[in-house]
Amino acid sequence: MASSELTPVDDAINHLVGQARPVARTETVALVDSLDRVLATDYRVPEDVPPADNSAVDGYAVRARDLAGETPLPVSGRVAAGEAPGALEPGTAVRIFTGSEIPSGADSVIMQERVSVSGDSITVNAPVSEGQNIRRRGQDLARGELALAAGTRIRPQEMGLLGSIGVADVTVYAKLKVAILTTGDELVDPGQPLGPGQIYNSNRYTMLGLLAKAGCAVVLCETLKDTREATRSTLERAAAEADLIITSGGVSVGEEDHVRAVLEEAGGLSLWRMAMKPGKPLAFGSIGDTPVLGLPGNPASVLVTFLVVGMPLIRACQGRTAISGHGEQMPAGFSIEKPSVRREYVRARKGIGDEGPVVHASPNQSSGVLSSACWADGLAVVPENATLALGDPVTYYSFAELLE
Ligand SMILES: Nc1nc2c(c(=O)[nH]1)N[C@H]1C(S)=C(S)[C@@H](COP(=O)(O)OP(=O)(O)OC[C@H]3O[C@@H](n4cnc5c(N)ncnc54)[C@H](O)[C@@H]3O)O[C@H]1N2
Ligand code: MOO
Repeated sequence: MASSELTPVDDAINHLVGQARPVARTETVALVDSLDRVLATDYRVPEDVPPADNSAVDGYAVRARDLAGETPLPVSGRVAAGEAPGALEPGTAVRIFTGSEIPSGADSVIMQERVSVSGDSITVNAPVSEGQNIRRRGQDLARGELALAAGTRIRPQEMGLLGSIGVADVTVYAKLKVAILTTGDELVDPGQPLGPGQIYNSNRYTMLGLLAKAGCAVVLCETLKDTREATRSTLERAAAEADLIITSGGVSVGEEDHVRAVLEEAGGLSLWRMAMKPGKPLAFGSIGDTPVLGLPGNPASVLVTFLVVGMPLIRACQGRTAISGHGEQMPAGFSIEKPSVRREYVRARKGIGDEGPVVHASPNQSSGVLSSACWADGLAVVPENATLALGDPVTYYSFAELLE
């Protein structure tokens, strides 16, 4: 696949995901620590949820057919939530609360607002239909069914669902170990003075932030010297420690661009150059068994290629089954007059125009400009070989969705 042709973005993503091997290590974590981890096993439902029919409201449990006339019903008992109920005596009502188990013999619950209380009796002021206000046993999850499948990333609602089936310890994939290597002799760490020809290393921090959000463990974070030997030896060291190596810079055509060259020499370059803007020179390969994703060095290219191409690879390596989002269709609040063979990912922001929601483009789409990504809340996609007029539909992906 590493030809001089530009690989279409979707083909590149499919290639990377196809090469990915899910992390083989698993571990058990307490439910409380399971947020954002990935389930390594299926979870089935051991008992119905809820385990018994229970009341949806505060009120009175009755037998619907006892309410044919307007006769008051005596209140014969009371069930608080958490108590085991007795049986309902026919011709009576039982005081009941939201979440209380339904006494056997009762088939309906009347909200207390629909009832007049007089002494120890109630008169019902509204029609009652059998089954009303009863939440059925197993209505959320039925015993034996699949609650959550292996490969699911645990969001707050999945944490709650695991809790609802009584799971206290969760089997998850180990965090993906990632090495970050930035390249370039011009790079200086923030906090140091800048000398002539130098710039601050920003990509390292963009990548650290992205990997933290993606739930990865960064096991190595270094800046490479611009030599073939330093690049090779550091890549080899990183390959021994990490499940995935992500580099920035050094993948273009200059003689100082060593990352792609080392991958090629090692026989592991399987993709180079995509029909994507920004991000054309992206490289992918491996050192030994460890995949290496070589992002272009321009700061906005790092962010965009990581989100669009890197995240599907990371999800697959994390053992996740949901690999890509769908975005949403929105009217463009910008136009593109000159078609490009590269699919363009425009730094964009949702807004409200005269006709409703619209997606605006940042005025400066240079791949060296990161401030436009801070202005943006997502990316809008201009397809290959296409122009775009104001109001045309574009697919918009929020940064939140791209990082899910
Ligand atoms: N003759 C050609 N030149 C270039 C081409 C091309 O096709 N032919 N492609 C251009 C495109 S598009 C991109 S993108 C860049 C990618 O080049 P590299 O990935 O080799 O990246 P570098 O040259 O190392 O750096 C590019 C740019 O980014 C700055 N940079 C790099 N690392 C960092 C960092 N950690 N923090 C902040 N800034 C960083 C670096 O100083 C450069 O300005 O190639 C074009 N050239
Ligand atoms: O492909 Mo480069 O990332 O356009 O600037």
